[in-house]
Amino acid sequence: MISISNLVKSYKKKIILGDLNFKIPENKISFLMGENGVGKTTLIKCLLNLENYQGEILFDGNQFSSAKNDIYVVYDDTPFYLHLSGYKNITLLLNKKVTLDRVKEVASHYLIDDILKSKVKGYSYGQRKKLSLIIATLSEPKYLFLDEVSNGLDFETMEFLKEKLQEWSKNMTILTVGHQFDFYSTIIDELFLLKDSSITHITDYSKESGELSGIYKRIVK
Ligand SMILES: Nc1ncnc2c1ncn2[C@@H]1O[C@H](COP(=O)(O)OP(=O)(O)OP(=O)(O)O)[C@@H](O)[C@H]1O
Repeated sequence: MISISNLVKSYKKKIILGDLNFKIPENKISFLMGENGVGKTTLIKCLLNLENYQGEILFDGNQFSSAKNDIYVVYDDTPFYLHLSGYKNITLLLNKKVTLDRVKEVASHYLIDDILKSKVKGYSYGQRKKLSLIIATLSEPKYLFLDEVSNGLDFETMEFLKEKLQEWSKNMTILTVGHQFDFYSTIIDELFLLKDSSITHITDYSKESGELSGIYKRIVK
């Protein structure tokens, strides 16, 4: 569980996150929705200790410094070593040792060998997203943050990823943020909504198609 207490984050004098108090439950898929610019990525950056903030964020009772090796994030546009191959990036960015057979087994679900042998600078947006997902899979983190993960993925990969996320969430605490409600609606366990620098935990929703967009229209708009 990730416990967020009295979290306040401002840019210059503008409060983006105002005294947030909530818990991201253990071994579940939590989805955070909200309008463009409301502060979803800012919250992820605070969780990753990439921003200064007031308040406290604890990972199963531990500070970020103790938990950091258990965290992996898939950004909308994850930074890579562009002049190196996909395989080399996997080796450099993975925080643990895995066998080449394991790398190839995981990678084969996302990208073909020829692509992985070529320089990342030639990858499409979706191929870079897939590379990040390969590293996420191999990392097996305890806490996984996904920022707009479905953007740019082809249909087959989205379906594969939905299955994987549900499988991983048996022993992984997952926070997703994004706008493609169709992708998230059937797989999420918990729903949070960020609006006017406050967070609401929405407990009474169903996984029916259209429910997330209905809630969004009702509460956000
Ligand atoms: N480094 C920064 N300096 C100043 N303002 C910033 C900075 N980063 C983000 N902001 C502002 O903070 C607000 C929240 O941005 P954030 O990227 O967290 O929104 P978001 O909810 O993730 O949006 P989107 O759905 O468009 O990705 C925006 O108004 C943005 O302009």
